Amino acid sequence: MIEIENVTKIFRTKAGTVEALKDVSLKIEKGETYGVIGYSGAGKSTLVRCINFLETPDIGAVTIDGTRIEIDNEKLFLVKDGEKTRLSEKSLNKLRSSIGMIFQHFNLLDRSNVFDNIAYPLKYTGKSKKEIHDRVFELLELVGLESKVNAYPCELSGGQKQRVAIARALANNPKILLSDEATSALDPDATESILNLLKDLNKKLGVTIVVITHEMGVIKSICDRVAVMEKGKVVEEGRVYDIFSNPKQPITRKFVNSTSSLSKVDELVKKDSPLVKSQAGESRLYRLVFDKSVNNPVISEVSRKFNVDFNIILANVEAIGDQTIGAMIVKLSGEDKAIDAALTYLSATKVRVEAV
Ligand SMILES: Nc1ncnc2c1ncn2[C@@H]1O[C@H](COP(=O)(O)OP(=O)(O)OP(=O)(O)O)[C@@H](O)[C@H]1O
Repeated sequence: MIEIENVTKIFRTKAGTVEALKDVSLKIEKGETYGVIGYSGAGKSTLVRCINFLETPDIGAVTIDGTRIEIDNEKLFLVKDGEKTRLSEKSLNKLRSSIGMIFQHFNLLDRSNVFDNIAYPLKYTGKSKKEIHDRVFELLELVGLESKVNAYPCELSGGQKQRVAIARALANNPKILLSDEATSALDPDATESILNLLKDLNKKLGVTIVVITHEMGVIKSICDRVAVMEKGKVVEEGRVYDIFSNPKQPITRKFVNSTSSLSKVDELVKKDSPLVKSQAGESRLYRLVFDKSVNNPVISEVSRKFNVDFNIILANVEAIGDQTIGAMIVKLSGEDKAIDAALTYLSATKVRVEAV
């Protein structure tokens, strides 16, 4: 559905140049919800804005639903049947209208009411007044906001404003919806309801959604796959479950830990808490991770088999879709040899064992 190939984007300012995207490539399948996560300045917004050409890459190629655009020196070329021609403004506008976008601060027209905000992108499509009216009400129903049709943005909550923005973004039936930190300005309840709405729309309309966020909770809640960005590059990419169960890059581990109570262990170690100190006969701290490949009750099994006890310091279970990942920080007590044998056995039963 969306393919980004070797895209580089350099911003040139008086203060110098910033390489916001460095040879980025990724592929987003039709109908999936794809997350892009990274800290501030990683290049997330620039990447997503290159999908609808709000930013023009310096070089690379972007394919949207079969339409391939190659970019050379910030000039856009349409590639069709092996032929390369300059992309016309008309074709660019058509391409853009197949992509909706929502933003952190909603970008609504403050002086227009809800109806007019949603009707705005329908104005220049040649639709009659009646068709526009019907479409706006269809969209209001879709986002659950019929009762606010005459309200002005200042009379709406943040969550309601984002619903209006979503309705407006979907007005022309786009195949792709880009969401740039759409829940970052919302409280936890509104965040949950907007994420649920996006999940519903993805299912109901089959719209492909690209979500930019710096919160792993958002990724966990609605995304099928995720790309982790750092300093203009995609450093890790994959299915959300796999990224959670086995993050490879340090930055990905940091993001994964941010949604887990297990990250508290670093604080406890720093504070030299008695909770994390080992007494005589106790092992050091270990992190045990149980993913979907572990089905049996291994802890009690290992405890019995090797005559060791588990002291659980912290534990966490993540639910991702209909699968779970459990993790705990433990100290084992028993004879040294028995502890070693227990840890080896755990690793052999596909529990990930990491010394903290
Ligand atoms: N129009 C611009 N002119 C100059 N530099 C820019 C411009 N837009 C972005 N940048 C720079 O490009 C880099 C990537 O910015 P980008 O906004 O894509 O990051 P981000 O990951 O979305 O961060 P944030 O979450 O803070 O928006 C940053 O160093 C930023 O300062």
